[in-house]
Amino acid sequence: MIDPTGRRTVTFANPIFCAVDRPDVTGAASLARSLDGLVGGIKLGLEFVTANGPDGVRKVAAAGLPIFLDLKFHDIPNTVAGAVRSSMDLGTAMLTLHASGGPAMMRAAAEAAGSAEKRPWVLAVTVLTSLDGADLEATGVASDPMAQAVRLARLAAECGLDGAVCSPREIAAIRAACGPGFKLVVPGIRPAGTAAGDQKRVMTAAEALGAGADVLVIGRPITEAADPRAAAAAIGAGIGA
Ligand SMILES: O=c1ccn([C@@H]2O[C@H](COP(=O)(O)O)[C@@H](O)[C@H]2O)c(=O)[nH]1
Repeated sequence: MIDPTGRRTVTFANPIFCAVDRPDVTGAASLARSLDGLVGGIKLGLEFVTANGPDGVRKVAAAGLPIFLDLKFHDIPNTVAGAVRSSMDLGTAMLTLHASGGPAMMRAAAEAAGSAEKRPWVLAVTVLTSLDGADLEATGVASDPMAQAVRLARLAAECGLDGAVCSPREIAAIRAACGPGFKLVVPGIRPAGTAAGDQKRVMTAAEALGAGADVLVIGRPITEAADPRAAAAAIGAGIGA
């Protein structure tokens, strides 16, 4: 299905994508199978793909859930376009690159991924959820996380990307700047009263969904729970999923 902005509409069974950040393919595939019915998909990132490569991604995908390939490409346009082309074979639902790679890189990635009606969501990571204003300042960025995330999301939309990865705090502002069809995929989700760990800009799943997130990326609150299925079910129950 195509939405009014010309982007592919994907309806996931559940907005929660579990971030499976571990190096072993057997454990990752087993976790993916056990979460079927409780989450809408599985996010695989640098730790898993560096250890297991594309074959590892296919093995986890065999569990039947949509896959979000979160490799956050950041390089010159030609190299990122090649990485996007290489990832197309995997049939994933979403992939990421850093918006700070700039407009030429984002345009090259969008073009390499093919038509917006058919490709996976090509998403721009705005400001990592592990960063705060002091971190941005330390890297020479004068804007605060909110202003910088909105600026990068707007640039991503102008470059033809399908959406952005942002913290829950910026959802409303990016939605207002980029419109209803621009997909917002949101990590930095923590159940109330639980440890944020290395995340600095967090909210609960219900707050993020209420603010307008399309997809919630949740890792450790599920994967490090004594019973990951029960943890996923509890978070899902909190958002009516
Ligand atoms: O800004 C970002 C972009 C991506 N992530 C990824 O999301 C998950 C979050 O895991 P938790 O264990 O729930 O903190 C993780 O895989 C990150 O690589 C992000 O956190 N922030």
